[in-house]
Amino acid sequence: MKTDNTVWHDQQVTKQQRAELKKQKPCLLWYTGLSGSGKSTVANAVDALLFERTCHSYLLDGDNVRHGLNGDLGFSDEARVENIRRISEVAKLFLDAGVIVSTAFISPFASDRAMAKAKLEQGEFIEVFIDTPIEVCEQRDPKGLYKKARAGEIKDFTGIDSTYDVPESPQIHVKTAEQSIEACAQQIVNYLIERQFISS
Ligand SMILES: Nc1ncnc2c1ncn2[C@@H]1O[C@H](COP(=O)(O)OS(=O)(=O)O)[C@@H](OP(=O)(O)O)[C@H]1O
Ligand SMILES: Nc1ncnc2c1ncn2[C@@H]1O[C@H](COP(=O)(O)OP(=O)(O)O)[C@@H](O)[C@H]1O
Repeated sequence: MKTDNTVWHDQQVTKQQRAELKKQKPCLLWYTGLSGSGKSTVANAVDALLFERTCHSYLLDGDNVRHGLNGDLGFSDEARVENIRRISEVAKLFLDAGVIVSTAFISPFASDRAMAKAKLEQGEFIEVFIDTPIEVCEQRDPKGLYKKARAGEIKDFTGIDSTYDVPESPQIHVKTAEQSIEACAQQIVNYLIERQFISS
C-alpha cells in the first residue's frame, strides 16, 4: 500500500547519461500474443542479435517471471492485470537504467498494454504483435497446454475460455506462421535501426 510518507528522489546520474554511455536509446519491446505464438522464441532471438551488436538489452519472460517475482499470481483476469502492472513497473526501471527491454507475456488485455505504454515516455513503448493463428499455436503446443485446456484440465486458458484482445495498431506486426524465426527477429532489429534506437 502506497503511503503519503514517501518522497521521490531524483538521481544524480540521469537516464539520458546512462543511455549515452551505452550508445543506444532505451525502449521497451512489448511482445504480445497467444501461448505458443512464438513470443519467447522471437524475443530470445532478438536479444541474441542485440547482444551480438554489443547493445545492452534484457528480456523479461513470462514463464520465468512467474517463477519468482510473480510466483503468487494465477490466471484470473485480476491476477493477469496485476502481473502486467508489476512487469511494466520493472520494465520502466530497466529503461531508467538505459537498457533496451523486451517483455514476453501474453498480456491479453488491451487496457493493460495501454497502461504499460502510459508509464513511459513518448515513443519508448513498441508493441510487437506476435500474430500466429490459434490453430498453429495449438498444433505447435510446445508445453502440451492446449491439449490440457481442451481436456478441461486447465481453466481460463487464453484463446479458449479466456479473452485475448487483438492489438489494433501494433508498431511491429510479426507473422510467425509465414516467416522463419531468424526473419522475424531481423524484422524487429531492423525496426530498431530505422528508428535509431540502435546504430546500424
Ligand atoms: N490459463 C492459462 N492461460 C494462459 N497461459 C497459461 C495458463 N496457465 C498456464 N499458462 C502458462 O503461463 C504462461 C502465460 O503467462 P503470462 O504471464 O504471459 O500470462 S498473462 O500475460 O498474465 O496473461 C504461458 O506461457 P506462454 O506459452 O509462453 O505464453 C503458459 O505456459
Ligand atoms: N517463425 C517462428 N517464430 C517463433 N517460433 C516459431 C516459429 N516457427 C516455429 N516456432 C516454434 O513455435 C514455438 C513457440 O513457442 P514459444 O516461443 O514458447 O511461444 P510463446 O512464448 O508465445 O508461448 C517454439 O517451439 C518455436 O520453435
